[in-house]
Amino acid sequence: MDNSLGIVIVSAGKGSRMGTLESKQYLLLQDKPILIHTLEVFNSMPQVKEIVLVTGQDDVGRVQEWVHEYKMDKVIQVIPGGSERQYSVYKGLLEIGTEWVMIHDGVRPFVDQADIEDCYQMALRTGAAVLAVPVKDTIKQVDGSGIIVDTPDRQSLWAIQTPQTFRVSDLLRSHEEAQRSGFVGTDDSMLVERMGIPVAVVKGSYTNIKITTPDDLEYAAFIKKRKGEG
Ligand SMILES: Nc1ccn([C@@H]2O[C@H](COP(=O)(O)OP(=O)(O)OP(=O)(O)O)[C@@H](O)[C@H]2O)c(=O)n1
Ligand SMILES: C[C@](O)(CO)[C@H](O)COP(=O)(O)O
Repeated sequence: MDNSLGIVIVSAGKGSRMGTLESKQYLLLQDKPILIHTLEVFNSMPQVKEIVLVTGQDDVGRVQEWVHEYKMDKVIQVIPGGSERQYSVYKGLLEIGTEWVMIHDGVRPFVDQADIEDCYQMALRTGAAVLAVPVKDTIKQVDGSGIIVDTPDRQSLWAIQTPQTFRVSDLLRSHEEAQRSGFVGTDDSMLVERMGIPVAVVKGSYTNIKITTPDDLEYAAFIKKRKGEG
């Protein structure tokens, strides 16, 4: 059985919600770019065979330099991404040579190695798995005029994170079908779900935040300090 694992880290976004001149994935957290913190988590895991890094068109050169400087020896390719996250993932996926793949956001640097391992093992058992946390708030569905139309049962609601783990063949098929039908989703699981492939949820950690807005930077510094790395 081939359980080899490759990682695609997508880091080609513009960070419009962060609003900084420098793209958020390259902002320094303590002493290193956020993207390097994320890379270090995966690069040091023995289960990981190779990493493909997808960056902005103009950032390939400097990211390649960081990969050497920080000795991220599992990175096999640094390639430019696409205009949507989904297209960036697909470009990365085409470079992966393993049987299994995890897709991870470059701006989720606090993912735990134990949670990554749980997600991987669940995917090996069931075929596909994503990290997630139960939502803590009551979630309302609101219509275009600002009126609440539904309150889904919170017991069934999870906030979905990355990594998301799939067989490479399943994820490729799912992306290609999405492209054919013009479907663009906000995560990879959506594409796999619409192919009728069951995706299991694995409980992760609330600290696996996606750094998105300026207040996340303050929280990120706090998490780093609490981990004893600040
Ligand atoms: N065309 C894109 C868009 C996003 N991403 C990556 O997907 C992850 C999650 O995206 P998000 O947090 O939404 O990042 P941005 O698209 O950069 O942010 P925004 O939506 O605020 O512009 C990030 O690591 C981002 O770099 C990507 O690789 N290619
Ligand atoms: C994939 C993801 O991180 C899961 O939460 C998220 O959907 C990315 O979405 P965004 O709209 O690009 O922030």
